[in-house]
Amino acid sequence: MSLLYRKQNQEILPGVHLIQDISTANSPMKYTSVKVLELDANSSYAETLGDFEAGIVVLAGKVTVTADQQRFEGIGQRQSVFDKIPTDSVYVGTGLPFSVTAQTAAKILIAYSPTTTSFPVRLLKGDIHQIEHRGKYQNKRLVQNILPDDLPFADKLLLVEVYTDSGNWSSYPPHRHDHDNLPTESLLEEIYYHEMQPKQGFVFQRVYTDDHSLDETMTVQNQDVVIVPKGYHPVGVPDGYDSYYLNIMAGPTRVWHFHNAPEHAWIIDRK
Ligand SMILES: O=C(O)C[C@@H](O)[C@H](O)C(=O)CO
Repeated sequence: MSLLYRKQNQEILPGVHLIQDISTANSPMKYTSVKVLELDANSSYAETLGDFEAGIVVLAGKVTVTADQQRFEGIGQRQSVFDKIPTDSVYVGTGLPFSVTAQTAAKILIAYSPTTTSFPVRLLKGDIHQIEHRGKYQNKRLVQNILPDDLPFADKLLLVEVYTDSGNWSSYPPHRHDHDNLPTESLLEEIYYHEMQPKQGFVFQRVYTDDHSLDETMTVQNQDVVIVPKGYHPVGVPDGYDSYYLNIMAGPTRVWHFHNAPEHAWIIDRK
C-alpha cells in the first residue's frame, strides 16, 4: 500500500486545476479526505457537501467564499505558504453548498471529514491562529494552528500547518496517535500536504508501526501528499531546502493526544 500521492495537474473546470484529490475512493482513509486546487484569477469552484464537514484553507492568493447564505470576500493573507503569514480559512458544515471564486490566482486546500453533526459556517481568520515554536537543536519547527482541538468549531476536523527549515526534522521525535485509548492517546488519521522551497526540493518521511508491519520511507516532493492511516510519521528536511506541510487530522474523538516512540523520547529531554 503506497502512502504517497504524487501531485497531479488536471484542469477540471475552466481555470480550475486539480492538484490532489484523495478520498475513500482511492485511499484507505476513513475519517479524512482532501482536495488541493489551483484557481486562475476569476475562476470558480463549487460543491455541495453530503454527510461531510469541510475546512477550506486559502493556501495562497485571495478568494471569495460563499456558504449557507454567507459571503466572505477577499480572504487569504499570503502569496505563498512560505510567506509564513497565518492565512484565512472557512469552515462549512455538513450538507451545505459552498463556492470559491479566485480574485487573484489562488491555491486552496479543502479538508473533509465524514459527519452528520453540523456546526455553523465560520470564517477562521489567520490572526486567531495559535503560533508555536516547537523543538530544539535540529528539530525546530514553526507551528500555525488553524483548527486545533481547543477551538470547538468542528465535529471531527483538526487542521494545522508546520514549517520546518533547512536541516531540521519535524513530527519528531516520532509519535503516533493510532490507538483509541483516551486520555492517553487518541485515534487520529492524518494527511500531509507538502510544499518545498525551492520547489525542486524534497523531504524524507517515514511512516511505520511499532511492529514494523507498516514501514515505508518516502521521498516527498512539492505538492505531494502522504497519508498516515496509522503509525509514527517523522519528516526530515535536507540542507538547503525549507519544508511546509498542512496536516489534516480526524478520528472518533476530536482531540490530539499522541504517544512518543519510547526509544526516541530522550530527544525531547535534552537540555
Ligand atoms: O510538531 C510537529 O513537528 C508537527 C507535528 O505535530 C504534526 O502536526 C503531526 O504529526 C500531528 O500529529
